[in-house]
Amino acid sequence: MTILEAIEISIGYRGHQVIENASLKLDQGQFVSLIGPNGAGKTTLLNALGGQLRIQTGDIQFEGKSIANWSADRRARAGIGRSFQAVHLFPNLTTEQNIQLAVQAKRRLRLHHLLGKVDQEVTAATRQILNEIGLLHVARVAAKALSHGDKRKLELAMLLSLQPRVLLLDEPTAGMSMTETPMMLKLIAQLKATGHYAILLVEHKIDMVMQLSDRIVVLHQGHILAQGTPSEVMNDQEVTNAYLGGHYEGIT
Ligand SMILES: Nc1ncnc2c1ncn2[C@@H]1O[C@H](COP(=O)(O)OP(=O)(O)OP(=O)(O)O)[C@@H](O)[C@H]1O
Repeated sequence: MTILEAIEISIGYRGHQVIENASLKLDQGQFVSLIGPNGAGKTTLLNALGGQLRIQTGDIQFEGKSIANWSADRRARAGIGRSFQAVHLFPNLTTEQNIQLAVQAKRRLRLHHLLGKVDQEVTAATRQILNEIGLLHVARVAAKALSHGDKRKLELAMLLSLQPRVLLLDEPTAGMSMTETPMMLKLIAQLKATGHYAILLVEHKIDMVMQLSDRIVVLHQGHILAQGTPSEVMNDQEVTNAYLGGHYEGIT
């Protein structure tokens, strides 16, 4: 079942067209990667899905309903979680407090009538997320003192606190060291394995894309050049000619 869909969308910045007539679908529990060279429009497309940018033409549907006019906040509340390349955290709060805030934000919306019980629930939910994401050992450390890899894990933890159904992940391994990257890859593989999330990943690390994806969408100069299973995309002549230079290892 399709959960999130972009239908022939076009997006531009002050008259400069960046995405033209792009369509893509994300099914419940599916893992789709969006790849393409620098400047192809991947982040722009993610912003359009997350509500950070308005589309000019076309439609965006969540569970079959148009959400093109919904704010980013409303989309997040409905279950579309968006991560960013830049890390968005409260630097002086601890790892645990950052997660608590995200959990509280979600609970207040849903459980405002059970305020007396929220504290305990928030604590329990926060501990569970700390454990799941592998951040228990740094629970009491201020976010600003975390390693870059742990900051990105914390960002993901905060996203999960909002109990999303769709995860839009923008280069989760960007800026990570050689030792941190496999940890993030493992974490994302675990999220996929739960089957709870439809995941759209923007990522330059092609081995990671090949390993995780059910489908790959290739964006080239604002157009969708190809989409299909990893092997279909890698054997697509147009992709090979226009983007891959004959070898998928050529993607950077
Ligand atoms: N805020 C903006 N104002 C004007 N132009 C922008 C803005 N953001 C992006 N662009 C332009 O839109 C095009 C697509 O950029 P975008 O960041 O979506 O590409 P990308 O595929 O995500 O690239 P990268 O892999 O480098 O992150 C580029 O030509 C970029 O210069």
